[in-house]
Amino acid sequence: MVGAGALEYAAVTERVALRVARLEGSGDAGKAYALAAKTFREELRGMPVAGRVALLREHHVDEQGRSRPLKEEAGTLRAGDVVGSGRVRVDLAVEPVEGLSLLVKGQEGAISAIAAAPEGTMLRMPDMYMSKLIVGPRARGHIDIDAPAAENVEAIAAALGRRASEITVVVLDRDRHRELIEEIRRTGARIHMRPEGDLTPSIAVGLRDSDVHAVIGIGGAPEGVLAAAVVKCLGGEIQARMWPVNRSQVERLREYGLADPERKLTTDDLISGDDVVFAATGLTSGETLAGVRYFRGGARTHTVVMSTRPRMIRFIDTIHALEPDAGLQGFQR
Ligand SMILES: O=P(O)(O)OC[C@H]1O[C@](O)(COP(=O)(O)O)[C@@H](O)[C@@H]1O
Repeated sequence: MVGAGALEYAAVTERVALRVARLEGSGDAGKAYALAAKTFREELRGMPVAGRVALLREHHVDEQGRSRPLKEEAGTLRAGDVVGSGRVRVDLAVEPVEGLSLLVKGQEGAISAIAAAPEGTMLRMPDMYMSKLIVGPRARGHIDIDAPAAENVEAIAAALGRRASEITVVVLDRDRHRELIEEIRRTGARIHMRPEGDLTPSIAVGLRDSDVHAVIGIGGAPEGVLAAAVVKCLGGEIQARMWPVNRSQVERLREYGLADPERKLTTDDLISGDDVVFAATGLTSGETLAGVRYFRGGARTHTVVMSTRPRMIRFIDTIHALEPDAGLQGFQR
């Protein structure tokens, strides 16, 4: 396993969540991002690895290519940073907060997440857009990002032994997806249009009891690599393609060694090898994870951690006594 027990990564996202979820409804996205990135940095310091931050959700570059950097703060995490106190070299993909605006508006579905894999196995790329097609284990081998979305929806439904009208596809609610949404609608499939976050539904897609069968559309590249980690652990498949919005992004891709921006990226291109850990903790409640619930002197967190070695997925419901008098009247089961 990548240098540390999977549970140690889960403890990191838990501690990030404990601090950052206090900003639910605060309206201050910059502050929430900065606190999450800073807490990740502090918490990763104690990990028994030499972790290189290969991918980091840093700032938004919108569809027009305008960069909206999030609040800069000393001590925050940066792509390329090496963190940890050990020797085993790992690549880290860090999502300080997925769903920043959900968190600061007190809406459902914000998480903090991290993935780890041996150094050199994560495809490094700048924080820009990526087109993605993500399915669970039973639809693996039945998708092709080069084919029209409608064909993929039909193929996914057939692989699940269902009609297209019996599956649900997650698409981010963005103008760039208008045609995609119309095309999926014509198949009869249900569409879950999310205001933010395509990583969270990528976890749901890999779980049998969820009602989400595919994630399709353009979102952040770091979330694509994190989704690849989930896919490696849960089974399933991701196909992707970078989606640069201007020439300078094409140039940046070249600097990262991705000379052909049109290249189709497979799960193994995004993370090569089969040694992966993924952990995420809910900030606000969503379909897979409950959000942080605070009580007098403490809090309760809900985390999912999964790994390939050993192959396991664990949901962790933790009660944290943060002050000496927490739980004096007993803890609730
Ligand atoms: O909001 P955009 O620019 O369409 O980007 C979509 C990407 O942003 C996210 O919704 C995360 O957003 P935040 O970084 O604001 O939390 C990803 O899940 C998604 O891949």
